[in-house]
Amino acid sequence: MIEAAHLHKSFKLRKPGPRKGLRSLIGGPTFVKEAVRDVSFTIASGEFTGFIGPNGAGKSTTIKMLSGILHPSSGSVRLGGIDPHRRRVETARTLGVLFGQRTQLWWDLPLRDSFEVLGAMYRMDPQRRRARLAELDGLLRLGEFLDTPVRKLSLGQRMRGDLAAALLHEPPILILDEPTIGLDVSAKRDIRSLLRGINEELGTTILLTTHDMDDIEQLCGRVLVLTDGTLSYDGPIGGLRSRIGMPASIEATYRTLEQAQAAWSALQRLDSASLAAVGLQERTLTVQCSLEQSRFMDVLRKLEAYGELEDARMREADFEDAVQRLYAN
Ligand SMILES: Nc1ncnc2c1ncn2[C@@H]1O[C@H](COP(=O)(O)OP(=O)(O)OP(=O)(O)O)[C@@H](O)[C@H]1O
Repeated sequence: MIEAAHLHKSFKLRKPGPRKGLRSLIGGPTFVKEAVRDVSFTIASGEFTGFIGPNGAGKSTTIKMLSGILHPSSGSVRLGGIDPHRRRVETARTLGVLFGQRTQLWWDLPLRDSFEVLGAMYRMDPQRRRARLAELDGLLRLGEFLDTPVRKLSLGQRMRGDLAAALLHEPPILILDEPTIGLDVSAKRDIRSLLRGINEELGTTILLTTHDMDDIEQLCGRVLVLTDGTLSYDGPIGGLRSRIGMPASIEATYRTLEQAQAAWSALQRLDSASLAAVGLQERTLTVQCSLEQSRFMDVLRKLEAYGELEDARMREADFEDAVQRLYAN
C-alpha cells in the first residue's frame, strides 16, 4: 500500500555570508544537507505503523515525499501503486493527512460547514458526503459540536474534527503527524482509542509520526525508527525493546548493612554488561540488568550470593527513556 524505495532527499543550503546588512543576503559558500539518506520500506494494507526518530532525523521530509509535497532527490514512492508527485489528484483521493500542530478546518466556520467545503473540494456527491459524515460521527462522536465554530472547540474536539476532515473522502491511507500533541491525558486516551477504531473498523492503513512513546506502545504493531536520515530499525515493538536492551532495575534489600555493602563493592568490581550496581541506600541496593523479566530469578540468585535478601522489587524500564538512549547512541 505504501512503498518507499531508496528514498533520498538533500537540500542545497548557503552558509551565512560574512558581510553585514543587506550585503549579507548574498551569503557564503553553498553546502548540501542530506535530510533523508536511503530509506526503503513497504507498508501493507491495514497496517498501523509508528514512525519515530529524534528531532531533525528526517521524518517530516519523508512524510512530505510520501504525500507528494516534495520530490525525492532519488528513489521512489508509491501509494497504492500511484506516484504521489506525478499524480496529485489521485494521491489526494488515496491519502488523508493530519498535522496535529495545524488544522485544515476553517477557524470561523461551524465544523459542519468545513466538511461541506471539503466535500465540495473532493467533488463528493452530497448524499455520499452526508452518509460518510454520519459514519464518522458514529466513530468520532462529532454530534455534540458539529454546529460550533472551530475556534470555540477544545483541542481534543478540534483533533476529532480534523480526523474526520482527513477521513471524509474515504482515503485508504492516513498519515498522522503528532495527533496527540498538547492534549491532556484523558483526551490522548480518547484520540488513541479513536485511531484504533479507524484502523480496525474502517480498515485504514495508518502511518503515525509522534514523539509520544505511549502512542507507539499502545497503537502500533510495527515501528520504523529513523536516525540521521536512515532507518535504524524496522520491526515489531517487542523487537525494539530487545534491541535497546530495556534495562530494568531491581531494588534488593539485604538483612544487614554489611551484606548490602559487600554486595555493592563486589558488584562495583564486576565488569558485567548484563548486571550493574547503580545505587546503595542503607540496606537497599539498586542494580540494573538487561535481562527479560522471566530471568528476574537469575538476578536474585546472583544477589543472594552476598547475603540473605529481605525484599526485592523490580521496576520496569521506561520505554520513553530507553528510546531516548537509543537516539543518543
Ligand atoms: N526545506 C528545507 N531546506 C533545508 N533544510 C531542510 C528543509 N527541510 C528540512 N531540512 C533539514 O533536514 C533535516 C531533517 O528535517 P525534518 O524536518 O525532516 O526532521 P524531523 O525528523 O521531522 O524533525 P522533528 O522531529 O523536529 O520535526 C533537518 O536538518 C532540517 O533542518
